[in-house]
Amino acid sequence: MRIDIEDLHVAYAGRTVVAGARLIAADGEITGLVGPNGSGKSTLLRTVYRHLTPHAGRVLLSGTDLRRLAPAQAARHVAALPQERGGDFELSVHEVVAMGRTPYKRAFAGEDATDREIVARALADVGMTHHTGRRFSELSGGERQRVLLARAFAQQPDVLVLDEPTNHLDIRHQVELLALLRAARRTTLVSLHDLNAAASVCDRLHVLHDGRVIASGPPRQVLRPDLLAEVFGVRATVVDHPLTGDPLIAFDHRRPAGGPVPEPGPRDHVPT
Ligand SMILES: Nc1ncnc2c1ncn2[C@@H]1O[C@H](COP(=O)(O)OP(=O)(O)OP(=O)(O)O)[C@@H](O)[C@H]1O
Repeated sequence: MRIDIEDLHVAYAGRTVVAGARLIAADGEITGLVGPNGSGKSTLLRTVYRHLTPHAGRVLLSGTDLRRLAPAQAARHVAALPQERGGDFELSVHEVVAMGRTPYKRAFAGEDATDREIVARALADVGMTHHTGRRFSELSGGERQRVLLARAFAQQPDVLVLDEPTNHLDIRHQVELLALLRAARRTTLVSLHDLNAAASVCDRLHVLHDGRVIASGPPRQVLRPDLLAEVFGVRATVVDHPLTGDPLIAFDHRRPAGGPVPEPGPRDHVPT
């Protein structure tokens, strides 16, 4: 299934923060959203998982306006890892992941063997099997995140919407999560701050700037030094990753684009 975002406008208290965004998340592809803080990534994703209603425009799921679907029906198609991951649920890890099965259950129906198997597999996928009986509220930020991702997997959606899924994760778990997304080949719409991770995992990228999609395409085409300077305000060069061949953005962490040239310091290495 695919997602078409058509001329989307979203405002908070009269202030427009997404202004005419258009993009496609193609069937089975990983579509990335990148952009500076406040550019509207989370807001756009919230309209896709129906937490927000757009002021204009539509989100289509394989041609059907998502707002026409009943909540349970929509939840069988679209699962989200939202940015708000507080939810101090007084529930066990198993119970939180089992919430992902709710759209498939009749009211008050209990968990059956299939549900248990799906929940167990989702927990195994995120490496949290050994935390099954723990209270969700006692987990670390990264552990909570992996449990909420397992809840989204347990929903067995056609489309995954993930807002900064690698936030809080150590590098090993970041790499594992991105590998999991790649292996799933599900329609995935994901926002990422780590542009190198985005370049490696996404089939297509959309760059949001001040609520507008200002560039779209394969990562190598989009993540160019001039765009990185203009949109993110950083100096960078793009090379081939020596291990994978993916685009690798080497940032200048010493000064922003257009910033003053720093004085050489004692730690500066002078090649001989
Ligand atoms: N609930 C809200 N009420 C009012 N303004 C909001 C609300 N949520 C977000 N905004 C504003 O909307 C704009 C876009 O925010 P959004 O969270 O969508 O950006 P983002 O690209 O996801 O940012 P970040 O990279 O910092 O997570 C920002 O200016 C933000 O301050």
